[in-house]
This record gives sequence, C-alpha cells and structure tokens, in this order.
Amino acid sequence: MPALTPEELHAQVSAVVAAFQHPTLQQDLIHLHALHHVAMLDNVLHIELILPFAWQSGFVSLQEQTTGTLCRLTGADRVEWRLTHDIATLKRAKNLPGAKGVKNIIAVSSGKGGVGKSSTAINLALALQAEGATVGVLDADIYGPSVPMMLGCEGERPSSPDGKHMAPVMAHGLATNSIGYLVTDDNAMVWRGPMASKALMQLLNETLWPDLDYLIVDMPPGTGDIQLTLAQNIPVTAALVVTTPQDVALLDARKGIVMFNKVSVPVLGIIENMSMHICSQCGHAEAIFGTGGAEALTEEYGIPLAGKIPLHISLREDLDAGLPTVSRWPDGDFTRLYRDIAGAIAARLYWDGEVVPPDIAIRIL
Ligand SMILES: Nc1ncnc2c1ncn2[C@@H]1O[C@H](COP(=O)(O)OP(=O)(O)OP(=O)(O)O)[C@@H](O)[C@H]1O
Repeated sequence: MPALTPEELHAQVSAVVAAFQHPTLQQDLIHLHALHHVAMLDNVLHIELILPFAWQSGFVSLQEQTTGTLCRLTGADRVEWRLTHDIATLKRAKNLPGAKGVKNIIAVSSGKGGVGKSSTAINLALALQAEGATVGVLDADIYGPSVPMMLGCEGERPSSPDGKHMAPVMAHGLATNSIGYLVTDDNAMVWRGPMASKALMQLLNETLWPDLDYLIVDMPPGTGDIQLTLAQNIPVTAALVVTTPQDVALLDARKGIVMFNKVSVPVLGIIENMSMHICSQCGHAEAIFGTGGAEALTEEYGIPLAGKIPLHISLREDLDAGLPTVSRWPDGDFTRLYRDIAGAIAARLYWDGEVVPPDIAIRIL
C-alpha cells in the first residue's frame, strides 16, 4: 500500500473518528475538536485526543471499534492511542465565583436520610476519577458525616500548612474534607442552622483543594434551612438527587428538586439507589421497594434518570471496610455501572453547560 500524505492520513483518520458514535457524544469527535494529533511513525499510527469531559470508557470503546478499520485504511501495523483530558469549567448557578482550584462542583443530595446518598457520592467520585478526572469530595452531611468511615480514614485530621487553611485528607486518590475529620462525637449534631451552614461554607472555602476537575459535595439530607442556604451559596454547577423507589422517598426527592429549582441550580439527573435487591446467594433480583417511581419522577420534571444502583450486600460491606466498591473492585460489575453513570453525568454536565474560563487560583501561603 503506498504511503499516505499527512493530509490524506488526517482525512482518513478524521472520517473514521467522526463516524464513531457513543451515548456520551451529542456531537461527533471532530465537531467537538477532540482530534488533536495524527501521525505515522515507523508504520505505527499515533492518534491523540483531547476531551473536555471525563471520557475514559468512551475512549476504550473508540479504540475497540475503530483500530482494525484504521489499520486497514492506513496500512499501519498498529495504533498508538493517547487521551488527554482538559476538563472544561462550566457556568455555575447564578454565576457565583468558583471555589479556588475547583472547576466544577456537583452537589449530591437526597430529600431524606438513609437512601444511600453518601455511598453514591463516594462511588461516583471514584468512578469519575477512573474516567480520567481529578476529583475531590466535600462531606457536608453535618448530621451524619460518613465519608471518613466509608473511605477508611476515620481518625485522620486535615493538616494546616499556614494556620488558616486546611490541606485535604487524601484517600483513594480523592482530595477530601469532612466535618467528621474536625468534630468528634455528636457535637456537630446540635449545631443550629446558621452555625452549621457557616461551618460548611468555611470547609469549602478554606480547604486547599488541589486543581480539581470535579468536587462532589455530599449534601446534608433533607430540604430544610441548612440545605437551602448551602444550595444557594455553594457555587454549584449542577445537582444530582438520590432516591430509593419507595413512595415516601420519592415524595422527598420531589421536594429536593423543587428546592434546587427555587435557587436556580440545574438538576442533572436522578439516581435510583437500592432499586433492586440482588441476592448474594443466588443472584435473584427482587424489587423490594417497588418499581417505576424514579421514572415517573423524571417524566414529571423532565430530568433524566442518571442511573439505577441495585441493593447488594457487597456494596455495604465494601463501604464498611473503608474500601468503596469502585476502588476495591476496579473490574467488577458494580464498578462498571458506577463508571457508566459517571461518564454519562460528566458528558451531560458539559453538553448542558456553558463553558467559562477557569478561575485563576491564587493562594498566598
Ligand atoms: N445500593 C446499596 N446496597 C447496599 N447497601 C447500601 C446501598 N446504598 C447504601 N447502602 C448502605 O446503606 C446505609 C446508608 O447509606 P448512606 O450512608 O450512603 O445513606 P445516606 O443517604 O447518605 O444517609 P444519611 O443521609 O443519613 O447520611 C449504609 O450502610 C450503606 O453502606
């Protein structure tokens, strides 16, 4: 096969890459300006992509689906792929100035306690990381700060390099801070609303976050004053509402959606947790909390169903061991599920959002 000119090579690769379809792509990769570099060296085709949202799973599909065709069309022996992420900063609700070092904040909330908001927040944070992003977690769940326990770093304390700011606790690659690192016993439980909101805003603004693509904020459950104040003041890009399929949880999830609407925070999706019980003995799936509720909610508010996570004993055991499922079983089925949800969320955040210049993080230490 005669060697292609660089222009011909670029045209061939562009055509194949442009034809690639994936649920996360609302425009093809060429229109997205993702194809950064194409070259043939020693009969190895080098292709570099730059994506504005966390896209590792999409990248794997692209390689699987196009490598053979590309070799055939270009005469290359193999393809050397490279993906770089340059995650876009997206417009925040009410154009609030961002938190230093943080590109995008995603609030994970629930209308009521115990639906698995923290479990979902942590596994999604780890899944976004696995998808190629740098991620942090702010545990704002003042009434049950479970993030330290779930990440296996109970008893740790953030250090302070300057006596004013806190260096986050690093756990499983995530930069984390939690009221649970700072307040022992049940002290925080008795804080009144304004005190709690102030403490949480301080936690957000006085943590020395490393450059983060996404900061997941595990919100306190419910829709009271604290939640409303936080939803209003945290520079959130979008929110996720976690619910279970029971009517009572759905009723509260509805209140959560209304609360975010009130303060102009877009709700990116609803996550149905504990949607099916999967028996650890026989694998039988049973809808012990009912079915169809989250779908009804998504229809009513025109908000997408971001995903359904089953109720399974291993998800709880992993968290109790301080080794969340996505971290403990990187190739497991539940990890696949969380990564699919995370990839879809990252993409939707980008497609629904408006790209703004990142804040320049200036910190005086
Ligand atoms: N899908 C699931 N399968 C099995 N166990 C789960 C699942 N989701 C959550 N759990 C378990 O349920 C319990 C409550 O979860 P979690 O603490 O995440 O809820 P929450 O909504 O954040 O609660 P709160 O708001 O009261 O802090 C935990 O023990 C957790 O491990």
